[in-house]
Order: sequence, then structure tokens, then C-alpha cells
Amino acid sequence: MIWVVGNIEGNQYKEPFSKGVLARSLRVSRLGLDQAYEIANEIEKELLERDINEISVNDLATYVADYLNNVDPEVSSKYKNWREVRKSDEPLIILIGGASGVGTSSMAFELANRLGLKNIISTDMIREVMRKIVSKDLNPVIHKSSFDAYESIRTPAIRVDAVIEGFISHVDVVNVGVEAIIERSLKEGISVIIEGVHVVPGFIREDLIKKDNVIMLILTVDDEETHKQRFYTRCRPPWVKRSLEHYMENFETIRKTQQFLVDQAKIHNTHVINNVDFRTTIDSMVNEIIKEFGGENDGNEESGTDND
Ligand SMILES: Nc1ncnc2c1ncn2[C@@H]1O[C@H](COP(=O)(O)OP(=O)(O)OP(=O)(O)O)[C@@H](O)[C@H]1O
Ligand SMILES: O=C(O)[C@@H](CO)OP(=O)(O)O
Repeated sequence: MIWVVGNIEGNQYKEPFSKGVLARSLRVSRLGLDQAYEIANEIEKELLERDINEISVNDLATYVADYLNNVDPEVSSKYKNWREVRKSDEPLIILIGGASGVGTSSMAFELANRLGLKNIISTDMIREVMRKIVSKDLNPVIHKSSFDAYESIRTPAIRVDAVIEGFISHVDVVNVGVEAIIERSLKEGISVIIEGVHVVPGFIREDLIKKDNVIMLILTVDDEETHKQRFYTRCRPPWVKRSLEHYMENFETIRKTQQFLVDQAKIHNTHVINNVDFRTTIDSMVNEIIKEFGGENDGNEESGTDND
């Protein structure tokens, strides 16, 4: 057996080498699951052949990076950059916004897998809790969808566009919950991905969004027909209870909310990704996150683990 030795706040710990843990940490480098396991397997074999039965986390990381460098230097560089990011003591708060149906939940799930993060919070669920607390009479807009919230605005539209006014009133309320989750995650040191239509540039408090360990990304589907198709695929499985009709009837207003999100992203310098191809989207997200949190790798590995 090989023991991996690490150090947390001056305390040494030892754990058995796990191919699963190593393979998961390799996935950030765009390796498929099979290839990541294959490489983890090979690395274990090599270590055993060299009679290494104890290795520090840092030496293991260097070994892995060198191994990857022979497979593909780009993969190795991604691995090293991500380790740089994980050296930080601060949690990562990743916010993924986008109009209904563009794929924020699917992409958050994939990203969490790639980065080995364990917490994903959907803003729809925050809203659901709020609906139990705040009655329909008191705040009708959050009892609607973001794109048809305008139908329940009590005062007639004051702004130029009723749909956007409804969207803003809706997001504004749910945003209180989003901020609470960010605050709690920062306080507890828990990395989290928060995803959904209620993640909108310009709405989250400046003191939170400006933190070095908080990043917001906006997803879009620029092509209308592709966006429509997403609702078809999402509503097709028999266990899905969301009505396709609801989204098709409101498709134009959903597109309006997307345009609003893009406009807000421009104003607030938020990165926008057109979510067409699954892998390209994930790669862009990972690249943005590494760029924002880690800068470029300088090649000097020191400390940190991949396990949180
Ligand atoms: N890049 C992609 N390529 C192909 N299909 C995708 C892609 N991204 C998402 N999808 C599919 O599009 C559908 C909608 O995605 P998803 O449910 O994640 O959207 P959403 O943004 O979370 O929507 P909502 O906010 O309304 O819940 C799903 O069937 C999902 O599998
Ligand atoms: O409000 C919305 O735009 C969507 C987001 O997922 O929620 P629902 O379709 O459940 O109303």
C-alpha cells in the first residue's frame, strides 16, 4: 500500500493512496473519466514498481504533473494551475447565471464534477423556500417564473418594459437568499456553486461580488432555435413535471430576460459564455475560473490538496 502524507495547519495526516481521488483531481485537465482512471492506475503502478510506499502530497502532485507533461503538456499545465488555485485558504464561490433553459443547472453539475466541488445551490430552491415564507398576497412576483413575473406586478408598469420590470422585482427578492448563501459560505469556508436565473450581474452586493474568491459567469444560448430545443430535451423525460407549454408560450419573454442579462453583463464586465457545445462551455468556465482565481502557473508547487 502507498501512504499519502499531507499537512493541515501544522498537523500531519496520512491516508491511503486512492486512484479514485487522484482520477477526480485529474478531471479538471479536460481528461475523460476513463483516461483519468487509466492515468491514476499507471501512476500507482509506477510508484509501486519504485518501492515508494509513502509520498507527500506535494511530491505526488509534482510526480503527477511530470507524468501528465509526457502525456500532454497542456493537460499538465491545467493540473498545475488548478492546484495553485486550491492553495488558497479561501473558499471558491462560483455564481452561474443565465435565462431559463440555457443550461445553468446542467453546467453547474458538470463543473462541480470537473473541479471536485461538492456543493451546488440552485436559486430556484432558494426561491421555493422563500415562497413558503412570503405569501402570494404579500409578494406575488416570486410565486411566478422570472419571465412571467410581470403578470403579477400590482402597480402598472412604470418602467419602459414590463417584462424586465417583473424580472427585476422577482430577482431582487431571491437575491437576498443568494447573498445569504454567499455570506454563509465565506464565513464557513465552504466552496459552492450557486446557479440559476437569479444570478444577475449588478444585483449582488458589491462587497460580496468584488471579493477575490467570488466569480460570476453568465451562460447564454445565442441561437433562438437551439434555445427552444433545450426545453424540448429537458421536458421530454417522463419524470420531468415541468410543462413544455409554459416555456413555449413564454419563449419571447424568456429571450428578453436573456438580453437583459447580457446587457447587465456588459455593464458589469461579467464573462458571458454561449453554451452551445457542452465540453467547450466547461472548458471556458474552467479557464475563466483559473484565470480569475489563480493567475498563470509559475511552475512552483508548494502545498495544498485536491480533496475539498
Ligand atoms: N451545452 C449543452 N448541449 C446540449 N444540451 C444542453 C447543454 N446545456 C444544457 N443542455 C440541456 O438543455 C436543457 C436545459 O438545461 P438546464 O435544465 O440545465 O437549464 P437551466 O438553465 O438550469 O434552466 P432553468 O433555469 O429553467 O432551470 C437540459 O435538457 C440540458 O441537458
Ligand atoms: O423562473 C424561471 O425562469 C425558472 C428558472 O428555472 O423557474 P420555473 O420554470 O420553475 O418558474
